Amino acid sequence: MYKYDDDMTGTTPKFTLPGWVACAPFEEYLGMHIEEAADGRAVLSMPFKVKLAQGVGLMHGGAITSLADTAVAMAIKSILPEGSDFVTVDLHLKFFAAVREGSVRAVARAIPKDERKIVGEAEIFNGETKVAEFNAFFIVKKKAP
Ligand SMILES: CC(C)(COP(=O)(O)OP(=O)(O)OC[C@H]1O[C@@H](n2cnc3c(N)ncnc32)[C@H](O)[C@@H]1OP(=O)(O)O)[C@@H](O)C(=O)NCCC(=O)NCCSC(=O)Cc1ccccc1
Repeated sequence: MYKYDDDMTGTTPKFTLPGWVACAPFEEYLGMHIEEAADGRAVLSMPFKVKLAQGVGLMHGGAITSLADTAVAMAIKSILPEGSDFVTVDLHLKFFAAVREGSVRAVARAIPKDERKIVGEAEIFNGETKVAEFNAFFIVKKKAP
């Protein structure tokens, strides 16, 4: 469990990930769970709790987007060397159905384009219902000289 309210001012993280393929503080706070991450594919789940609700009681679109982005990030981690530094630079998500209950599940895959560019795709399900489709572009940061 992270100390969520500790101040993050500065350039050095005030926390340590428990492993290379592990949830970061924000991801853990949202309640994400990594079910699998291997060979460029990852499956993550996130139960609907009150903290994920928007104003009329649906699961917040930002929470769903975060799950999809994180699922792709875990798929990428499964194919990059431990300690690689990469970031999302572009993302797009289509919502097909509202989430009112249950748990959402993102099924993601990473498609490397070259040594610094990776395309990510994810489908998000609530039970058997596909609620969203996500695609994104990731860049592996240059190593400091
Ligand atoms: C480092 C870099 C991505 C690139 O800078 P530099 O190294 O100086 O390199 P340069 O600018 O030369 O670009 C290289 C190549 O990339 C291309 N390209 C660049 N941008 C775009 C674009 N938008 N769209 C398309 N392409 C783009 C650019 O055209 C160039 O292509 P070229 O080689 O000419 O064919 C910088 O823009 C940055 O930090 N952005 C903020 C990212 C950030 O904070 N994200 C949020 C936090 S991450 C998160 O939350 C998720 C997560 C969770 C867990 C784990 C992981 C992830």
